[in-house]
Amino acid sequence: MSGLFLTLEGIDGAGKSSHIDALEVLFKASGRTVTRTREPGGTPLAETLRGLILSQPMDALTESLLVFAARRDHVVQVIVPALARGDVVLCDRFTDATFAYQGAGRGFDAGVLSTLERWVQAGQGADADALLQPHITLWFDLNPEVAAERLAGARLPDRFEAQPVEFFRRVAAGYAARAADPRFARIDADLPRDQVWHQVEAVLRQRGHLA
Ligand SMILES: Nc1ncnc2c1ncn2[C@@H]1O[C@H](COP(=O)(O)OP(=O)(O)O)[C@@H](O)[C@H]1O
Ligand SMILES: Cc1cn([C@H]2C[C@H](O)[C@@H](COP(=O)(O)OP(=O)(O)O)O2)c(=O)[nH]c1=O
Repeated sequence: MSGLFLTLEGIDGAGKSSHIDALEVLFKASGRTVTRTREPGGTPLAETLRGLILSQPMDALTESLLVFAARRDHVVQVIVPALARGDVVLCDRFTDATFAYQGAGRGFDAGVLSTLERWVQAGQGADADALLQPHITLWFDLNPEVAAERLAGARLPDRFEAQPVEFFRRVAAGYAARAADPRFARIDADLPRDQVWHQVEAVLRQRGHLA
């Protein structure tokens, strides 16, 4: 069985994390082995970098280099081996977040991000031209004002969550610009949890990712 690389994306507070447990249960019930992971993070080195990225002030190039450094370790150590075993890889954020947060949010050069993406996600040997990309990206689309209301009081904000709503408007626009890619599945996240989940399950069945 071939591996499935599924990512979850959206602005902070859109409701991604609320559905990861249920996704794991769903895929396991269909007989799949699940590797559940996140970015930045997913390996000891990448989790160390995550702690720095989420807490230390830095310029946008430093931030971009650190998220891609963390990603490289994660891709090599976890994602590629898991896909080779045939696992379902459930990954909370991947490179779309870099284009949305560092690119659209922070205004960093998308051309440089694309170059880093090619270095970090390039295949090996004969597959060198094939970039590792998710098979499906569940994009939780939510108005930034609603997301901010949901987050208020829910948890202590990290360096990104502490940004003003204008930052998240730019990040949301960055996601919307990438959503033309057919691997994106838009989930209307401005609905009660059970209806959000219903959309997630429906899109996985429609696209043939669930038996
Ligand atoms: N559909 C929903 N309606 C209302 N509140 C929600 C919904 N989904 C999640 N929440 C709440 O919103 C907050 C952010 O959700 P979370 O899943 O942590 O978002 P993310 O992982 O995208 O940052 C949490 O307090 C969560 O309980
Ligand atoms: C993967 C990635 C995340 N981020 C940011 C988005 C989030 O604000 C933060 C951590 O993501 P996330 O794991 O969604 O945070 P939480 O566990 O608090 O819900 O990192 C980037 O800025 N660039 C990236 O490439």
